[in-house]
Amino acid sequence: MTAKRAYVTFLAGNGDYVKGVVGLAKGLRKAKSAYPLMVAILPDVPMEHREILRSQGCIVREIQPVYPPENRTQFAMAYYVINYSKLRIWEFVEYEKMIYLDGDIQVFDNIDHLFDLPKGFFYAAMDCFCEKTWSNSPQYKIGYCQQSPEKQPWPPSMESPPPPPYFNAGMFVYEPNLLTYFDLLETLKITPPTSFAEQDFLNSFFRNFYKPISHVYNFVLALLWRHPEKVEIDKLKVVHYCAAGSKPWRYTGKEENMEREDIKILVKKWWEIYEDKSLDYWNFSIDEQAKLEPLIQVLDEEEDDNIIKPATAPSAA
Ligand SMILES: O=c1ccn([C@@H]2O[C@H](COP(=O)(O)OP(=O)(O)O)[C@@H](O)[C@H]2O)c(=O)[nH]1
Ligand SMILES: OC[C@H]1O[C@H](O[C@@H]2[C@@H](O)[C@H](O)[C@@H](O)[C@H](O)[C@@H]2O)[C@H](O)[C@@H](O)[C@H]1O
Ligand SMILES: [Mn+2]
Repeated sequence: MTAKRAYVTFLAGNGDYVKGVVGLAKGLRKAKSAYPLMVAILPDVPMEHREILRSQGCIVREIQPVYPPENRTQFAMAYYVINYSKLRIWEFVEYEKMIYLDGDIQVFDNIDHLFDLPKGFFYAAMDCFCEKTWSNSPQYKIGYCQQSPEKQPWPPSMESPPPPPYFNAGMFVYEPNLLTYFDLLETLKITPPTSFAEQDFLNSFFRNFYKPISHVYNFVLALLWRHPEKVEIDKLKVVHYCAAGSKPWRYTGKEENMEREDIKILVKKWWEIYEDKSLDYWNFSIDEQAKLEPLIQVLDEEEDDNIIKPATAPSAA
């Protein structure tokens, strides 16, 4: 039985993130991914949005919210509290391996090969600590970032060692598993929430299984201005529009760094896919069928006469 694989994203609320998910579905189609996109939705996603996603070929699966223990933590963004619901994707055990992608991510190149990474590990790209969203962290106060530790080494005088590699939770390759799922939920109950919510929690939970993969698989936009020496924009396979003001579907260009030419190019690339009607599921499948027609005819002509097509097979005796 071939192992089942799928991409999965998360959608909450009745706002405009649904546009991000439609763009992602079309981007995966354009990249000729062989696997479907599942959308794990909270109950507050309206029926109209669910229909839009189904019409774009998505598998829509309702999940129940997951809340962190009672806390007075100030999340880096207040809405991060809903992101703990992402933990539900570990219960999709009909799939052997899944790749999670935030709804504000676009896939510009085929990344299906990531499904073949060795089992038993958690793969994700490293985050960047240089944005002010990290201003409460010790690494930000020191000016240390794992992306370029040589720029500002971790001072030996610090009691604690430098933080271990820390991933951005907007994209990761993982294996759904019920034991892991229950362990996640039980561990969450005794884990005080911190500013990056489920991202911090997942980094802690998978710290012994995490294997960094290249940032081309989850390009956090801040690298453009924080670590430009590491960036080759035409090599990026997956772009994560997480910088403040960079969500393409609500881009105004007014926020800090948003007037940059490279940002404008990446936002335009997102819109080109989002507005490409040939990538809409109902058009794409017809076009694909049209392309397949001649091939099917050739196959028919070449077909070995001994093969009995099911349609003409003698009815079972
Ligand atoms: O109102 C919201 C906020 C977030 N999300 C989902 O939660 C993910 C994580 O939030 P976001 O990407 O905004 O966090 P960031 O990566 O910008 O920190 C989004 O990509 C969406 O998939 C959503 O569906 N509705
Ligand atoms: O709920 C916590 C979120 O934390 C992460 O976003 C952050 C992180 O990337 C920082 O490094 C950036 O500075 C910041 O802009 C950005 O929002 C994930 O992208 C998102 O999926 C989700 O896990
Ligand atoms: Mn995101």
